Amino acid sequence: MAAVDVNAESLGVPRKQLMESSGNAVARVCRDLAEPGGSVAIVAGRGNNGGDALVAARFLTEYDVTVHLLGRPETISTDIARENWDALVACDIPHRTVIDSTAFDLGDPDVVVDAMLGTGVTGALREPEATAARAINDSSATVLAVDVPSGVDADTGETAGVAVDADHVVTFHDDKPGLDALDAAVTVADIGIPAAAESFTGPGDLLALRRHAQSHKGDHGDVLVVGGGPYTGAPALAAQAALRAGADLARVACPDHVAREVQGYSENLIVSGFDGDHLEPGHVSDLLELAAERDVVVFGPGLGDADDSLEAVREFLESYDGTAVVDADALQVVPDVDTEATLICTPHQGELVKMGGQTDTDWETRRELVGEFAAELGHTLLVKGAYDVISDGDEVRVNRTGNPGMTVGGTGDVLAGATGALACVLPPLDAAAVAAYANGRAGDVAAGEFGNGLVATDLLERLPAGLRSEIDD
Ligand SMILES: NC(=O)C1=CN([C@@H]2O[C@H](COP(=O)(O)OP(=O)(O)OC[C@H]3O[C@@H](n4cnc5c(N)ncnc54)[C@H](O)[C@@H]3O)[C@@H](O)[C@H]2O)[C@H](O)CC1
Ligand SMILES: [K+]
Repeated sequence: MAAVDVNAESLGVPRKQLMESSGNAVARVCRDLAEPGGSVAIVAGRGNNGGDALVAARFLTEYDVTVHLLGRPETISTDIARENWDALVACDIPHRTVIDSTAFDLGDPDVVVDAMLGTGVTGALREPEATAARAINDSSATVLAVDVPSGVDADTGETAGVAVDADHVVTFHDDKPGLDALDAAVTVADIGIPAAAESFTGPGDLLALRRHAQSHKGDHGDVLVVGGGPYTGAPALAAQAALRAGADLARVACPDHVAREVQGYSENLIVSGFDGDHLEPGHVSDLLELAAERDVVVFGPGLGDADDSLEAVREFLESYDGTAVVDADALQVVPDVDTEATLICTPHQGELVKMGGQTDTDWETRRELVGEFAAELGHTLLVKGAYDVISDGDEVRVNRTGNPGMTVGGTGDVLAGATGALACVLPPLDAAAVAAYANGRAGDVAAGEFGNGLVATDLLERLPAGLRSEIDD
């Protein structure tokens, strides 16, 4: 939800507007539960769940409303909830602050609105929420929970300790799996989150990176790029892109005669040469050993399409069960290779058709076609285009960043390398969606400076900025 909220904000639908819609939805459901003039006790927490109910208090003018804020106003944890508290006080809506659980007195209301905690709950309810939850459960009031009954995990339905036993729940935007097992009546309220906030990539998708960075310090991935042969720049671009997208290490396995050239592109790369002038089946066992200690393999940049090179890719994938990004000529091997590997394929539309997929000029049709083909392949697809279409066969995402200047050679190698780095820390679909988003943003910045004269290396040093989200979650 945090990612969707941030995407909605970047599309011009700010969180405070979503909160206003949530509060309005709470008021609408509350009106079904009490006669006008009835008494409504709103028990509000210090987060946005509480914020929703502080908005609802402004709507319920035909009721005898009292708001109980659990904690001092200065401990309200978000600005939009605090602003709604300040508005409620300025409007002289009856309210009190519960400093500790002994001061909690619910009264004898017809309806209690449980807005202590929603999707932000962590662990068992602390005080005064726990005492308040027991008082709510002991009351004879009809209980309406906001988004999720406080203490219930929205995803699993589990409760770590005491939880509010709600008669009704009004949840926002989409049903929450954790609500299915409850015997409460659930209303799913549309709060005006645009479908675009979920279907298009946006800054919200970058939050997953931040969450990962905190969890695994220093473990940001070791990427092996297997490529080179007819072309030497491609593997170097992909490997440098992996570093720029946050990988700790980037290695290139390429034919001996290009190893020096590839190393020449950047001393940041670790280059392992193999004999001959292109990849052959005889190299596969060494490659499997090299790949075994890596997090992700990026296959294809500059590999060329010699039959024995493609045979080598096929044999590698038949034995490899890790994660691999497959790009360029190696893509044609994927449709009929039997592999345990988790693949992220990054075709442009011509390569997609060569793989047996279909494309269309209309991006919404492409969404369907790519989703179906990804499901058929059993792998994640990132189909490049004016709108990139990304799918793992279940979900489909669309990326709108990027520009025509990026048709210059090499940008696909940069994207493949960035995807490889992100696949070290994110699930395949997210890795591909974030890579497409960041690569396109880097290309947009480069186009701002070089127009259609931008070249692939311009993307490299602009990738880190493409991965930074200005909007906080
Ligand atoms: N897109 C949407 O669906 C929108 C949902 N809205 C509402 O926002 C809440 C989530 O708000 P958030 O601030 O992230 O978290 P909570 O308010 O649920 O709780 C955080 C709050 O609670 C304290 N806390 C956490 N765990 C405990 C505990 N075990 N005991 C006591 N206190 C706890 C924590 O310190 C914070 O102060 C969502 O549910 C919706 O209701 C948005 O309003 C609009 C968009
Ligand atoms: K709640």
